[in-house]
Amino acid sequence: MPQASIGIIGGSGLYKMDALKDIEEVQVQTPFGSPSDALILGTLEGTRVAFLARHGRNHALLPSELPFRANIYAMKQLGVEYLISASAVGSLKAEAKPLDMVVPDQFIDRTKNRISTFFGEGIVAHITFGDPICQNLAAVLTDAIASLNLPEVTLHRSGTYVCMEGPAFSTKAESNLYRSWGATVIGMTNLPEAKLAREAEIAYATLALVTDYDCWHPDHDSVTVEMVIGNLLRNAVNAQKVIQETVRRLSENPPPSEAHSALKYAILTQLDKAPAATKEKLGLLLQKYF
Ligand SMILES: CSC[C@H]1O[C@H](OP(=O)(O)O)[C@H](O)[C@@H]1O
Ligand SMILES: Nc1ncnc2[nH]cnc12
Repeated sequence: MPQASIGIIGGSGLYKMDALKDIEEVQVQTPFGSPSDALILGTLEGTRVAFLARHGRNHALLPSELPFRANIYAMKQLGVEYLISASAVGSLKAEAKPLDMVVPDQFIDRTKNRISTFFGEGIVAHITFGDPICQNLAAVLTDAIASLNLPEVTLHRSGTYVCMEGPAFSTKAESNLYRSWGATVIGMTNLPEAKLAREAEIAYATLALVTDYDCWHPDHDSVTVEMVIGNLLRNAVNAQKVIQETVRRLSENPPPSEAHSALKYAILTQLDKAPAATKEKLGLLLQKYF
């Protein structure tokens, strides 16, 4: 299996990374099925990275259909230690305008139908998740964004991302409820990924690209896919610059991450007495604790 220490998951509008060199397309199989698409390994800033189009390169998977476990497990199989997610989001605050970038530090879970753990079937673990984003990785990401001085883009260094089920966008009552909770942005994908990445001991951070004001803003039309894609395509060039600069900084100075030892005190089951089949299935996550 080829290896890459940095993973990138591209969301709506970001289906490839133009700057990747020496590309290798890898069909990864995992104990949790196939990922959303082939993983694209390539060299960026002298480092091997693994890129995955979250909804597939043809955007054929709904948020509720995403094979989150296979996607994260595939990254683990490739040796990924830092995972950057680029995602389209709606803004729940006037000051976060379309084309802005938010690096969230918190999530609120409004999903209904997602499998967000690798555990079960005889092995129980409870990860610590008070700080769901790796703050050291987020700091590298925010510093990279700030260093680029991108025109028209305001950086928001923190914020709360509401993860809803979808696929329909929110009602105005829901949108205003999330605003009353103080949330900053809304999307449909990043929370299950963040949970699974933590269980897989991969540092995870989100580059949230604002595409719309959802439906709460009296002076803006309610969100449409046309609006989202239009703005995200405008953002895609900037997002790729940010990812490239982040990869450069990470390769030069990979930060420590608490995520890298997230399972140390999380596993309650005595592994020597756990079912062999589950131990084998989770082998890659558990091997250092056997
Ligand atoms: C195309 S609008 C809704 C869609 O966009 C976001 O996707 P991603 O997080 O993968 O960039 C949002 O979560 C929805 O899946
Ligand atoms: N307004 C919105 N709600 C949920 N997901 C989104 N992705 C982009 N804009 C969104």
